[in-house]
Amino acid sequence: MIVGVTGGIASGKSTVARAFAALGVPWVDADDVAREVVEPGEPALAEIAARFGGQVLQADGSLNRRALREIVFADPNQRLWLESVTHPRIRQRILAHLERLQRTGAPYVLLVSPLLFESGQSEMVDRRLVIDVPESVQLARTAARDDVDEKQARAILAAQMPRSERLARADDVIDNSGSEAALAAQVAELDRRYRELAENR
Ligand SMILES: CC(C)(COP(=O)(O)OP(=O)(O)OC[C@H]1O[C@@H](n2cnc3c(N)ncnc32)[C@H](O)[C@@H]1O)[C@@H](O)C(=O)NCCC(=O)NCCS
Ligand SMILES: Nc1ncnc2c1ncn2[C@@H]1O[C@H](COP(=O)(O)OP(=O)(O)OP(=O)(O)O)[C@@H](O)[C@H]1O
Repeated sequence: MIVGVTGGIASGKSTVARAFAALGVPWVDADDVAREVVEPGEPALAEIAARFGGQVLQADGSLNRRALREIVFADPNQRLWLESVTHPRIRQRILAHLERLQRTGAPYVLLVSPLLFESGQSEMVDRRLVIDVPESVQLARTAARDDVDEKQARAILAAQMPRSERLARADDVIDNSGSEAALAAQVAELDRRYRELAENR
């Protein structure tokens, strides 16, 4: 059984994944896979460099993520182009990672992705778990963590599915507006349910 875990920027997906991992559940993180497909030597990086030039590369030839972030979240057309180059490759690698994890004998596995619904990855999973927080909490946690200013954080939020739509597509919801302890308790409860569901499949 594959559980898709999603939520907008800084909703708490990685924190949730770590809590499941502590209970023995392995996961694939789409943001990590997205990094793999633009490593030096990868065809996607060559396509990005051909379109945007040296401004999106560091001196060592690796991707300047901050520069590319500033371009794509200021212009939806550039973002759609970047997604057309990266998403098919991300999808292929996610499938390979999931197959590998499913062979480990874990009771179920997680696909953690900010764009589970937006990029069609939800078809790869059996259940959809949404990590839910109000936008104000997302903005505050993004500001506390990243080198992203508020204008850019709002642009990233605007590129993602609205909260209400995400909630409408959820099979399960974790409310992460409280403490990390409250989050861990919700994860433990869901883990019991998922083990039962996986056993009865
Ligand atoms: C634009 C890039 C270079 C910025 O890199 P950076 O290191 O600053 O951010 P990082 O990759 O860690 O992403 C941080 C968060 O931004 C949001 N985000 C990233 N890409 C997108 C997107 N295409 N649409 C909406 N939100 C996005 C997500 O919430 C993500 O968790 C990078 O996000 C990227 O290559 N994006 C395109 C690939 C993609 O869609 N990745 C999302 C997972 S499939
Ligand atoms: N319940 C909580 N209380 C306080 N801080 C939290 C809580 N949950 C997560 N955080 C913090 O909020 C930030 C975002 O959490 P996390 O990295 O897990 O989110 P994410 O959804 O994986 O983010 P992204 O996809 O944008 O990388 C982190 O700094 C994390 O420590």
